[in-house]
Amino acid sequence: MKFNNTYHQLGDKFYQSAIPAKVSNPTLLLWNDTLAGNLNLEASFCRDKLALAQYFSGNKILTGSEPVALAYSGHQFGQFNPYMGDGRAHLLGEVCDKGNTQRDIQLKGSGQTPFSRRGDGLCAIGPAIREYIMSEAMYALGVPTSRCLAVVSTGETVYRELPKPGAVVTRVAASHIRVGTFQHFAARADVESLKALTEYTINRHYPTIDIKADDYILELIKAVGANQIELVVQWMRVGFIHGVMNTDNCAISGETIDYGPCAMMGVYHPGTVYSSIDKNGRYAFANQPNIAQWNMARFAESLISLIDEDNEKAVELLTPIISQFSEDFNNAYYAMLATKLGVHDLSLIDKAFIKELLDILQNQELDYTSTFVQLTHSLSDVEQAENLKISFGKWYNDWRTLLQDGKIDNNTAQALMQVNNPVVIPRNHHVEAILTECETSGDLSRADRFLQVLRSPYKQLPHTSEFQDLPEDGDVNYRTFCGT
Ligand SMILES: Nc1ncnc2c1ncn2[C@@H]1O[C@H](COP(=O)(O)OP(=O)(O)OP(=O)(O)O)[C@@H](O)[C@H]1O
Ligand SMILES: [Mg+2]
Repeated sequence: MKFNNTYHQLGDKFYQSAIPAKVSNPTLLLWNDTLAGNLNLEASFCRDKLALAQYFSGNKILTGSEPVALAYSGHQFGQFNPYMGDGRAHLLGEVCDKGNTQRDIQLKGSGQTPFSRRGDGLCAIGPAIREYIMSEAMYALGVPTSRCLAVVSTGETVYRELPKPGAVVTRVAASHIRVGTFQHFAARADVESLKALTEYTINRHYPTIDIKADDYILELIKAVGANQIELVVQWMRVGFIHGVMNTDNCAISGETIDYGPCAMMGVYHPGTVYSSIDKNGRYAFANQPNIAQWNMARFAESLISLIDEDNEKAVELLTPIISQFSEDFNNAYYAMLATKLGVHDLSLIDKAFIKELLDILQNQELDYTSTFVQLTHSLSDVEQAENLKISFGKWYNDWRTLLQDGKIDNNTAQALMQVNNPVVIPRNHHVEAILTECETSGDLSRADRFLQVLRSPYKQLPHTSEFQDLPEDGDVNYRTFCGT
């Protein structure tokens, strides 16, 4: 790996040097060969499992890496916490991938750092494998996301409610700059660092923005907002609930990061929430766009000092950008739902008509993913069409008429639906069963099988049916926990 360490150039207010903890018995559990290839890792290195376990547990440091823990702050469930930062993660540095993009390589669960506060700096096997499986699934689903290169068990015990085997997960991300990174410097009134961070972010993620233009900060806010819209629309296309959309878990690049208490919605209900700590449903399925907008407001706020010396004037310039978010989201969201119904152009279908289908799903307590798969099949399967006519009544006939009137033939509609409606998602009960199996027996064969299926989520492979069944209780009792 050839490390670039460009983040280090921002200076020591941005990070603390930190060496990953030594572990007693590192064993490679999962290795992402395709991603390794994309990061230009040598094949001979990738075959040496013992060496990989040493390097990706943090026991040995790769040549050229200067591990650091990054500084950031954040709003956690709406409350600002100025003292956060990587308390259990070490950024090894950046590596250039095949697409010529710099990717952060970061160990998570790799021991205490100066930001650990009272935390142990560790991660249990379950949450580490969850991060790997979920991010790989999301990547294959076509959702912007960080990915995982490796999971290494450490041989150490991690104490949660019960003692658990420990692990380190290696995350690969466009960067780990968060809304909370900007808030960190804004809260300290450190305008110089804020400016350096802004310029670094533009160079790295939004290079088409002209730093010399007067309105470059406003342009950055618009661009980050547009990426958040795309991100949350894609989450909602596949039924993903992030679970902890705190500003410190909101990546400026527009990728999904932090697969802590995330889950997939089964039965459609806008209020679906699985996280045990989200008592008020702040991060419920259909509240995600509101929160994304709220996070963008916090992002914009953190940049006020760079927009205008006159605060009021800066706020005046920012307000319309943030207000515009809801309308832009709404259009992108319904355009996405239209594609799930085989319609490529939102002008051919009413938003109210789409909403009617969601209401049917909610009232009849139907599974989100399988309903869209059934709709897709019904275009070429008469029996399926008859069944849906019975359950959806007039709405189904109106949909078929709408396709005809829009001159969208069944094959074209079906092809569009097939690439927007996954046949398989990482259903919560399967994820949990696999994590338990990995944790108790150390057997990863089923995790591998699951990953094989999840890597082709729009195709019915021979093993896909093993993972398509719905949870017996409709996930009503399902709860996720922060893996801390
Ligand atoms: N076991 C731990 N030891 C020390 N710090 C921790 C631990 N778990 C979480 N933290 C810190 O608490 C804060 C919130 O944690 P959160 O669960 O959002 O992040 P995370 O899952 O650790 O990491 P990331 O956001 O990078 O995926 C972060 O500052 C994180 O570093
Ligand atoms: Mg986090």
